Amino acid sequence: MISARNIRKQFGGVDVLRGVSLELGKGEVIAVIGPSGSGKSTFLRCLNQLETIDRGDIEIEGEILASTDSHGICRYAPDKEARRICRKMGMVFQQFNLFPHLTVLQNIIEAPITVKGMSREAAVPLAQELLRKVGLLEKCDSHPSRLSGGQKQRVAIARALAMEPDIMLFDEPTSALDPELTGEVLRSMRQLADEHMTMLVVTHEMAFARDVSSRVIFMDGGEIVEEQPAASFFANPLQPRTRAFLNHLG
Ligand SMILES: Nc1ncnc2c1ncn2[C@@H]1O[C@H](COP(=O)(O)OP(=O)(O)OP(=O)(O)O)[C@@H](O)[C@H]1O
Repeated sequence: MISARNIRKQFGGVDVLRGVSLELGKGEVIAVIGPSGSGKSTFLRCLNQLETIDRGDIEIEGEILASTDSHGICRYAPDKEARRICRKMGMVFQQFNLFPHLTVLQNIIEAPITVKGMSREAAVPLAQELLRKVGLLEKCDSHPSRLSGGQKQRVAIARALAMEPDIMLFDEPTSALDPELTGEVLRSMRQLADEHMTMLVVTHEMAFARDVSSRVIFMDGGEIVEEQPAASFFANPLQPRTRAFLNHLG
């Protein structure tokens, strides 16, 4: 579960997040859509402290990552504690971020062994199981350079899952892919959703938002403009800005 309240963030004096609040329940899949520059990625990155917030409160699985007092001072949990809390979330990036010098298997077992202290004997079968799940077990000894973009992203998903997160954050996972490769990544994500993984997905894939997510959030200008169950969001957007955005997409 994620509870984010009134998140504010500036870059160079410019308001990028203007009081964003979101509740993500267990097993829920929320899609975050919106125009370029609306703050979607920044919001996601604030949730796992890849960016720090200026104000607001963030709770992950009931634990306080950041909170703001009545004087407007925002404080984070101590470093070690914050890292432990953030490990409850796995993240998949637009650009895959695989280690190029490691094989697929090594990419996946690296964090469980070095960060979680898992034994190699436990990490390898877990990695193999996750690779089977994303349909890439036969690639375990390949280096990322030998994979297509879609395969790299499926490895990145397996790598995030290897840390056994409670929540998965996806930051435009198919934006760097050729259209013919997005389907295989979306299928892996849909499979995760079917298994009731809690997911927050920043995406430009409207079909995914409509068909897989339980709720859709539309962000514009650093704020949440509209939030509805997926079915009603696309059938009946209430806000003119949402309608304009969807019309623009065609
Ligand atoms: N590290 C940074 N330093 C300065 N400005 C930043 C930084 N990261 C993001 N921004 C700015 O914050 C604003 C929001 O960016 P963000 O990437 O969150 O938008 P977005 O909605 O995810 O856009 P896109 O769909 O294009 O990825 C943009 O104006 C961007 O230039």
